[in-house]
Amino acid sequence: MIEQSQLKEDIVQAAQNVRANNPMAGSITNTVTIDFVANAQLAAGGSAAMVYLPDEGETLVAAGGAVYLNMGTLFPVYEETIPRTAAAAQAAGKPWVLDPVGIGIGSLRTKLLSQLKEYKPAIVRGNASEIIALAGLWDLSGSAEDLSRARGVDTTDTVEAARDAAVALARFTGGAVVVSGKSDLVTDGKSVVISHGGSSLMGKVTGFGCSQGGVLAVYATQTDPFTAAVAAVNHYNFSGRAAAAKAAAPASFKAAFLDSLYLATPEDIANNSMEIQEA
Ligand SMILES: Nc1ncnc2c1ncn2[C@@H]1O[C@H](COP(=O)(O)OP(=O)(O)OP(=O)(O)O)[C@@H](O)[C@H]1O
Ligand SMILES: Cc1ncsc1CCO
Ligand SMILES: [Mg+2]
Repeated sequence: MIEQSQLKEDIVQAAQNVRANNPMAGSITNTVTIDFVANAQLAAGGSAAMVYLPDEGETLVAAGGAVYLNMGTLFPVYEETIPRTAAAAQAAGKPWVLDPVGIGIGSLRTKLLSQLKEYKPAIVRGNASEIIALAGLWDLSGSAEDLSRARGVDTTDTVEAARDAAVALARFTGGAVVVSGKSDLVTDGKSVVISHGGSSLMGKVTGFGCSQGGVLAVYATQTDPFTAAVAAVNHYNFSGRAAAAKAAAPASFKAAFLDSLYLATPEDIANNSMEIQEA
């Protein structure tokens, strides 16, 4: 289990490096929230590029330090783009982040998510229902029936209910897993960090989860997957809380949140309230 003081030091370093290096993390992500993903990546200190086509996914892997794959709104071309991009990242030894949005909705989504098991994402990020469903689909915990629990893209489970699934996924990938919710859970299969903060208004605007995936990829260009995951999650929780002090309704909250992401210091991010537990 990692020491809190060590983890905080690593987070400060990662956040400083993101701001100093302006790292690029390309995305293949859904059309609902694509603008929010790119703007959150920029506000956090990174650089964004969004593509749809197979060869362009491969090009972004070569050009960037990490890549983000989000299954939110699938198009037929993704049948080629998504596995080719994940394979390119694995072959290049570059981290990639998976958000299995809407897992269980359709057959292409299930087929792609099944295929992606072999390319081992450095970070998996989802809400509790998505993490439980993915661990079931990959035969790591629960059962394949967990897939049919999907209702859409919003969670129907608590973060705590997804703890075993998250730990099992992290032990399988050797990377990190983030379960988002009221408090967020981050694990590398050895430690579990519970990060507090944020605001209930984050559930009233679509794309807070999707954009967190893009920011996770930005951090993953600069440090190991677990440090990257805790840093990005703390950055979100700090900024969500700061934004809620300035805005009380969804649209103004979203704008205040992007400002807070931009203004948060490495120390603000590292000092966000968190607990470390044994996995
Ligand atoms: N009630 C809440 N209190 C505090 N933070 C919250 C709350 N609900 C969501 N969040 C925060 O919002 C962010 C997104 O989490 P959420 O679980 O809503 O993702 P999601 O369902 O995948 O979102 P989307 O699919 O709309 O992108 C995380 O940073 C999480 O901590
Ligand atoms: C609402 C929605 N539908 C497909 S993707 C998406 C964004 C949040 O996951
Ligand atoms: Mg989501």
